[in-house]
Formats: sequence, structure tokens, C-alpha cells
Amino acid sequence: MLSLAKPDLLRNQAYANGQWIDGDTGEATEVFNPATGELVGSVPKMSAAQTQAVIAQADTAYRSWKKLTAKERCALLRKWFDLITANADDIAKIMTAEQGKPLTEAKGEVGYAASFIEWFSEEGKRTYGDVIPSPTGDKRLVVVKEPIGVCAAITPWNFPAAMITRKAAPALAAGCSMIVRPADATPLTALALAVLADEAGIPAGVFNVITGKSRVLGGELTTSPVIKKLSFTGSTEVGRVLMEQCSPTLKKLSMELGGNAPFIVFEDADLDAAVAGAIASKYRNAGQTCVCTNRLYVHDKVYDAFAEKLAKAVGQLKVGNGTEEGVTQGPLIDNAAVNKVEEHIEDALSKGARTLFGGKRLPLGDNFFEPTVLADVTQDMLIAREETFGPVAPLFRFSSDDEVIQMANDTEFGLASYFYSKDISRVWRVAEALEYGMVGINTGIISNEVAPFGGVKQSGFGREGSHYGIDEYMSLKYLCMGEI
Ligand SMILES: NC(=O)c1ccc[n+]([C@@H]2O[C@H](COP(=O)([O-])OP(=O)(O)OC[C@H]3O[C@@H](n4cnc5c(N)ncnc54)[C@H](O)[C@@H]3O)[C@@H](O)[C@H]2O)c1
Ligand SMILES: O=C[C@H](O)CS(=O)(=O)O
Repeated sequence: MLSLAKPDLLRNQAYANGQWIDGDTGEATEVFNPATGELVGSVPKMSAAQTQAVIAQADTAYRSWKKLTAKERCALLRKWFDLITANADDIAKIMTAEQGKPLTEAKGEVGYAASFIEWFSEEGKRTYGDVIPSPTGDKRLVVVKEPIGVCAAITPWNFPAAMITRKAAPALAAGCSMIVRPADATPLTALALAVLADEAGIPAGVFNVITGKSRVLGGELTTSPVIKKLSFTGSTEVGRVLMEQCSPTLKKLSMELGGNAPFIVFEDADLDAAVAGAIASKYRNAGQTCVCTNRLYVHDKVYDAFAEKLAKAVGQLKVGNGTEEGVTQGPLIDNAAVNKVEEHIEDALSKGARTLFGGKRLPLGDNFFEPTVLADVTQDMLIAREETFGPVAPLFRFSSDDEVIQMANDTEFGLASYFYSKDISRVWRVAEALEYGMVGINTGIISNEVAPFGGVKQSGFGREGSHYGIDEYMSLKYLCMGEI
């Protein structure tokens, strides 16, 4: 049993229209600790009819919520931020129990998640429109921004708090209501956020967390004409399905999808800095982030030195239960994730790659895998083409800028990319040539609430965070006044 300072943060019911509700299917989804296999909690499986009722209630709530001033809405968001911050330790414990990441990372994610609420509690007061100089003397032209309406969010298991607030905060700040359907593996963190939204005084029906079969609830959220916006974070293949389901009702969409990030080490890079950046970008959340480095391209002239330094640094990582002191890598989310890591490693070794460190499961539990470094990896291997979503760093060689840019761009994904160089003209040339939504230059960590997060190509579209993020939940209205 989790030891929480605020035990009522751990819920086994869904949260809708300001009420804690059971599912009318009579069934529940159990939530297990990926490190120990222990039962952490359970959540109800709601029905399609219940989901339709939640949508109707969210529509009613939206019509009142949008009439508050931005200042009034943002004051409530600020209270939510303060409550999350005050309960960060408990939320982190719940997150580590259901997702597995080390407590230090979980605490960091809670702060990151809260920062989106803080940011949009400020941005919400600055949704400025335009006054346009009229081309004719008898008219006055004005553009105003308006909340788009009832919104839905479908979110992944790897960031159980931040992927929710990165959507709910701008939606609520804009004057929308929001229905979140979190991943089956990690609903408890989302429900803890709902406890605190309720305590902050966010009105009933404005923020809702529903649980149940993804296809059943997702089927209602994507097809209801009441839902005007869907924000999805997850795999590209599911994003395509949801986009198709939304098309008959022409919803506004944000798609934050899969990645295949290149990490390029040029011959003039600071190798120690590049190793630190590679560790941060590759092994965060055991490699289970959409912006994790998936391929490392190292110039021939520094390949051996970098490989040796990286393997040594990876050997310092401590794998274990995320609640243990000093653990820097927890378990993967489930056995399927471990199987995919093994498949990528076996494929690479069968085609000529070498293991510099790791490469095996650990006898700590079903989902633990060694942080791994592979050398002599080539573009024809699975690990070059698919998102590994695990703690494996495959090293590729290159000898020219043109060659590595071509290899780095040789993917249908376009989310994050990284490179290390101290040559300013190369920095600009490479940054402009990389076909990605985000480029980390001499850093492996790029995510924060103030910058636009998102991808291109098959990594999706739309931006989250930054001053761009709130526009995803607003529409423009043009007012043309004649007879002046
Ligand atoms: N771009 C980003 O910001 C970002 C962030 C996190 C994760 N991701 C991506 O997400 C993937 C890993 O997360 P995941 O395994 O949860 O992804 P996933 O696509 O399998 O699931 C994401 C969410 O969609 C739900 N879902 C799945 N099929 C559905 C359907 N048919 N109808 C309705 N809902 C459905 C799942 O239950 C989950 O809640 C990786 O590809 C990762 O790159 C992207
Ligand atoms: O994996 C998804 C998250 O968006 C990663 S990050 O914490 O925002 O970089």
C-alpha cells in the first residue's frame, strides 16, 4: 500500500462533472507496479453511454466556464498549480508505483506538469486579437480569439502527469472544458490531478478524467459532434486511426506522435558534454520518451573515443525499483516493451553490430533491462528505422556533414533531433537542414513549458506549451463593422 501524506489522492473511481463515479459495466482495469508486479489500484471501465453523458455535462460546463473572465479562470488554474506543487511528493509516489520511473524523475515530471498550469494561468490572460486597418472608410475590422468548446485528450503512459496538463492547462485557460482519457497503465496519476483540480475550485464538468476501454471511450470522444477538439499524444499508428475517426466531425486536432531522434557528434564536439547529453537524452525514463535519442551518429575521427566514454558512463547507471535511493533507471512499462528492445538488439547483432555494454534482461523483475550501448550499427537495421522506446544507444559512423544529414533525415519521423558542434556556421547549416520540429544544439534536454513542443512529418502536428500552445484551443472570429 502506498504511504501518502494525503491518502485521498489515490482514487479508484473516475472523475466526471465534479463527481467520483463507478463504471456501469461493472468491470474494472487493474493497475500494476511494473517493477514489482504488485497491484497498485484499479479504475472503472465506463460505458459508451456514460461517456456520452460526460460529454453532455462538459458541454454545459463549458458554456458557463467560458463566461468567466480570463483572470477568473486563470486564478483557479493558479490554485491548481499551487496544490499540485504542495502535493508533489505524493503524486510522484503514485506515478512511480504505476509507471516505474525513479522517484527523482517522477518528482521532476510533477514539477514539469505543474509548470504548464502555471504558464497557461498567465498566457490565458493574453489571448489578444487584432484591430485591422480597414481598406474602406466605412468599415472597422476586428479579430477576436474564442475558446473552441468541449475538448478531449487521449494520453500515453510514459508521462502520466505532464501529457495531461500540457493539454488541459491551455484548454481551461482558453475557456474550454476538457475530458481526459489516460492510458490504462497509468490512470492513477491523472485522477490525483483531478482531486486537486476539484479542491482548487475548478467547476464541475470543466476538467474530467474518464477511464475504460480505449476503443469504447475513444470511439465516443472522436465521433461526438459536441467535441470540437482532440489532442492526442501517443504512437503514430494510433494517431492515424484517431484522425480518421475524427474526420466526419471535422475536429481541430493536435497530434503529438512517435519519434526517431538522431544525435549527431561532430568531430569538433566537446566529447564529455556530448556524452552527458547522450545519457540525458537516451536513458531518461529508461529510454521511454518520444524525444529520446534513437540513433547516435558519431564522426569517424572521434568515434572510438566517444564510444569508450559513453560505455563507461552508461556503466555508472543504477537500475532498480524507482523507490530505491540512487536508482537512475527503473523498469520498462511491460514485457512487450522489453521484447521490442530485445528484438532490436538481436536484429542489430545479427547484421554485424557489436555490444559495448549491457544487452541483457536483469534478474530484478520481469521488466528490467540493462542500459545498453551497441557499436557498428548501420541504417539497414531495425533499430535505425523503428522507435526502440528502451535503454539502447546504437552508434553509427559518419565521415561528412552531408552524409550524416542525409542519414539523420532518412526516417518518416520528425520530432526531436540533437547535435554537438562548436562551429557556428556548421550549427546554423545543420540546424536548418534537419527535418524535425525540435533541434537540441549542444544539449540533450530540450523540453520546457515556454517553448513550442511538437513535430513534423509522421511525428504529427500542432504545438504544446509556449505562447503557441493556447491557440490550439481557440478559434478566430472576424468582426466587420459597416456603416461607420
Ligand atoms: N510526441 C509526443 O509528445 C509523445 C509523447 C509521449 C509519447 N509519445 C509516443 O507514444 C508512444 C508510446 O505511448 P503509448 O504506448 O501509450 O502509445 P499508444 O499510441 O499505444 O497509446 C496512446 C494512448 O492512446 C490510447 N489508444 C490506443 N489505441 C486507441 C484507439 N484505437 N482508440 C482510442 N485510444 C487508443 C491508449 O490507451 C493510450 O491512452 C510512442 O510512440 C511515443 O513516441 C509521443
Ligand atoms: O515523451 C513524451 C514527452 O513529451 C517527453 S518530454 O518530457 O516532454 O520531453
